[in-house]
Amino acid sequence: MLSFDQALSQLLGAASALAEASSLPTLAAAGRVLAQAQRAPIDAPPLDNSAMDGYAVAVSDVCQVPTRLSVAQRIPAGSVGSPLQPGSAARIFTGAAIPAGADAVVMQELCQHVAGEVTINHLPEAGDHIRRAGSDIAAGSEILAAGQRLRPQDTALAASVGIASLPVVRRLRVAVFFTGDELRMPGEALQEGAIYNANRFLLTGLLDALGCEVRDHGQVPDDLVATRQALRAAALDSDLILTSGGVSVGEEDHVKAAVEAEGRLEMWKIAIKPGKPLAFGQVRGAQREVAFIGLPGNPVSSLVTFLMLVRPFVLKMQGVRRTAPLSYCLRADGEWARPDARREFLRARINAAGGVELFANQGSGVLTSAVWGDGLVDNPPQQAIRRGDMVRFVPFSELLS
Ligand SMILES: Nc1nc2c(c(=O)[nH]1)N[C@H]1C(S)=C(S)[C@@H](COP(=O)(O)OP(=O)(O)OC[C@H]3O[C@@H](n4cnc5c(N)ncnc54)[C@H](O)[C@@H]3O)O[C@H]1N2
Ligand code: MOO
Repeated sequence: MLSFDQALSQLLGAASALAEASSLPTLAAAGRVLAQAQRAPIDAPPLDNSAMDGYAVAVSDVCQVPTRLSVAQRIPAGSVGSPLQPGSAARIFTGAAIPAGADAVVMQELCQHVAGEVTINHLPEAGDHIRRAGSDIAAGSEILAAGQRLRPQDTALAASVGIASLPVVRRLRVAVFFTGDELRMPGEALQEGAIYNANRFLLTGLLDALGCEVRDHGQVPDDLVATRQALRAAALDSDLILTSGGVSVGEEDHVKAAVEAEGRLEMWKIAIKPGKPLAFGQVRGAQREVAFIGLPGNPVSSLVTFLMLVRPFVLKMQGVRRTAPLSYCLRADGEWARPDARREFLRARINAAGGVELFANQGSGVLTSAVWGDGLVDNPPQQAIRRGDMVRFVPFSELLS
């Protein structure tokens, strides 16, 4: 058996980042992977500006309280005032540029403004309520690194320094299909022995959440010719082919034989639970070989192997540099008395006290465990969990982005 780390490093070793990038309007770039680092062309904020609605003053004019100053100008955000004359104040609003000669802003709650004069009831210190030019970003500094998936705050940062378009990596094209004569779509009648194709919803949704272009080839019958045809069709315009089912030791499935006939295949047994069997290979496409990953059919095994192994593979192909998910060390508020010899990924939930509770039925077909849970406890082989032990928790929210 391969360890989880061995399987992951083999997968990552085989994942080469897509080279193609294009330019997108910054407004449309969230969710995409940045192809080149970005530097700020200007300071942010671009000018010293007020953090409050109030009065811009020279501290040297306010040596005692109260002090009365004439209000010589009014500076709303978006306009630039004139230099402050000694003995005067400027009415100023949040975000407006600080006039030359002023070195503090007194918030209006600490002032009284009557007929062209303001009484300052607070002794300001130089710099009060002034946001300095460049205090967030200095012109020329790197603001976004290559290989990061752009979140709304990232595109907002680029926009804040005037970057109108961003170079992004092309989306990964992933073809999926699902083998099994027993698979039906919701809406179809379910004869005895048939099941609904839950994994079609699972895998297309997971790939979509990672920003992939999904080519959904649907169900493929349990037949070698049909499976080979499906593989050839999938390889035509995809970077990765992903399937579920048919990777254990049974004889009914044709995925293994079909991939071997259309390319190369390695069958892995990974020391994790769920998700022990996994197929990894290549299928010959028109111009190049296309990666193939076959996930186990049990829906929770599919989910776990996708999140822990396929996700990093997909991210790396999409040019993402940090593929490991963040995880947290949290207190167990429950027990796991019969640990497995394999490393387990247990469906778990965070309770109101911040502790981790495990779903009672951890069967690999029990999809309700994944719906109930907020994430996975990554439990080492043979390690029993007692109440109060610290466990490693990986939230689904971290794995789905
Ligand atoms: N003798 C052995 N049997 C099994 C072993 C083993 O080592 N020796 N491993 C078990 C483990 S662990 C897993 S995981 C499964 C993997 O099975 P397969 O990948 O071959 O998948 P199938 O046999 O096709 O199906 C398994 C299970 O999942 C359901 N399924 C399949 N496709 C879908 C779908 N699209 N949507 C919803 N559910 C699906 C299917 O009905 C089966 O119940 O093998 C064990 N067996
Ligand atoms: O690996 Mo299987 O996923 O234990 O059920």
